[in-house]
Amino acid sequence: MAYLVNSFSSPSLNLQLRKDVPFSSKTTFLTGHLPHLLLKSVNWDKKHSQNIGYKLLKCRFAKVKEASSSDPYTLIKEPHKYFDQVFITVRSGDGGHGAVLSMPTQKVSSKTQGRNVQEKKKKSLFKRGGDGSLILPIGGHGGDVIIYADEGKDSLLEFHKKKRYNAKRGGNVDAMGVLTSLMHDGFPGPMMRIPVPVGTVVKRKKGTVIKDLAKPGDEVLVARGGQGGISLVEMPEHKRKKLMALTSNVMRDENDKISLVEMPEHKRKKLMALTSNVMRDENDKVFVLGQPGEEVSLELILRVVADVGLVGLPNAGKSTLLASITLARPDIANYPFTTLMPNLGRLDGDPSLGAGEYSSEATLADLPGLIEGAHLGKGLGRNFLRHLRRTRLLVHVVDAAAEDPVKDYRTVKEELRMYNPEYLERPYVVVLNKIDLPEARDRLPSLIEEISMIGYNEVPSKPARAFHEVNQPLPLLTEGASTTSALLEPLIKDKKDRQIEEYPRPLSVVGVSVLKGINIDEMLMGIRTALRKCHEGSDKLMVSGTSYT
Ligand SMILES: Nc1nc2c(ncn2[C@@H]2O[C@H](COP(=O)(O)OP(=O)(O)OP(=O)(O)O)[C@@H](O)[C@H]2O)c(=O)[nH]1
Repeated sequence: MAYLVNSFSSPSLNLQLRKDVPFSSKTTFLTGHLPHLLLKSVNWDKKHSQNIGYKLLKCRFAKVKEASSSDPYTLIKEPHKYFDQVFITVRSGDGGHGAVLSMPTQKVSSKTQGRNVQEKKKKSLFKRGGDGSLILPIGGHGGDVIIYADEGKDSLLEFHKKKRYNAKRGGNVDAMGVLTSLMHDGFPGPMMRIPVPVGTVVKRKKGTVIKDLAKPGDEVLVARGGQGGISLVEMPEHKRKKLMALTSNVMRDENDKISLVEMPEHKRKKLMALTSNVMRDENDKVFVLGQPGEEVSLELILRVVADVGLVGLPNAGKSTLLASITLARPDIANYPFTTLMPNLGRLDGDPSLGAGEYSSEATLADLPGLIEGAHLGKGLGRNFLRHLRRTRLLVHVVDAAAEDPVKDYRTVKEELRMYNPEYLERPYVVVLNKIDLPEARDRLPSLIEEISMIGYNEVPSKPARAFHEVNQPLPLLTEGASTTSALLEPLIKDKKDRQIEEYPRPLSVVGVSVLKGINIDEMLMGIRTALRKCHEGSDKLMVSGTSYT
């Protein structure tokens, strides 16, 4: 596949593309490599393509608007990033219609007369309720719309293609004309069930949360189907008047002074029941029509449900790490933002812990790389930062072969702090990756030492650095600040005002090469130890195994 980019600096780009390359693959390439550019418009230059065997693609790119105000906290809107958030519209089904029926005794056209004789015979077979009233058929209930959490789904991408979901309407009372006992209700519209990934939050558009579908099988009714219409009995004017007059004169109880006509109980009941279904005027027909279904605009937001969140700059090796310790097979490539969706992997329990011991099974989420300004929406950041919300443990993956790994580590911490300072209070371990490369291997001891020192030492627990690289006790935050009050000072300060140093240190720091399989066991031990620690303190931190904040 050949891409010749003539100009990258001008706002209009010319891309020469081989004819046999489908266009969609290019858009992927563009979003993957140039996340800060948006494809504005595309024109195929047919004239050129005839001669050179290439298609000349003229693309106009527009730089994503930087925050228009000088306020650095203004969010930058980059629409192509909303893979994990989507707006959809659902509509429940309308109710089916009832019918206007006539009693069999009524005179009907000669065509139906023969049939009517039989109906007359069946008169006594009319469906009746306990009080003797006629049971008339009703229209079918419109289909409800339900959204449910399905373990088989892992993204909201399909909702970007299909944004409208209509449930079927209820069936009409499939009958006209004369009332018979054979008539039945309209069929109910089938319920529409929409599967979404576990961890999807269903909200009203720009409104309140309807339900957080955090567990498999969780479901919520988002639009109720319309009621089916009722059926009415139609009668000729003179008969109706007679009936109404009769019923108004029927004796109702002992004290009814104005009663004129005396009737046996069963006859009176029958008569009263009948009149309630008798059509009185044109407006009665309104009840015959089924009720319309509801139309609702919804926002679906996917929040990954994982025990462990892998964070780090693009290219640090998060996806490779996930693939090395779980069965997940995320895309791995040597360019930033290979990961556009959070990938999930399952870490098996450690058999050495024994059956009765804490199980170290956990779900790991590889989150797309953070960059500086991610909390404002730069890169792929802001949307993905919220995926950390449900994790219990963070694993910082740092490329130890990068130019300045400590700066990279600080950048990620700073982004987390700016987005939600509580993320820095969450237990975490640091994985210094790529130690198979000489530049990483040589500086590993000093890197471990330096990173271990960033942050304050949790009180009263000892620093939990489980790995062989870290043999010495962690120094205190400030030299000489050995009193408890000095240690507690960061906890007293407002979270927003605290610096990275004023949040807890890592539980462990380990050097690994996830690609070459160096020190993987030590890393796993550190993650499991940290998970166990989270588990021990989970009574106050975790609710039902998923929620942290
Ligand atoms: N030498 C070496 N290369 C590694 C190691 N781990 C990962 N890589 C390479 O680093 C590159 C990036 O790896 P990824 O796993 O895609 O990095 P990522 O952090 O998931 O990147 P994003 O998806 O952009 O967030 C790939 O070319 C990997 O092969 C390692 O231990 N040693």
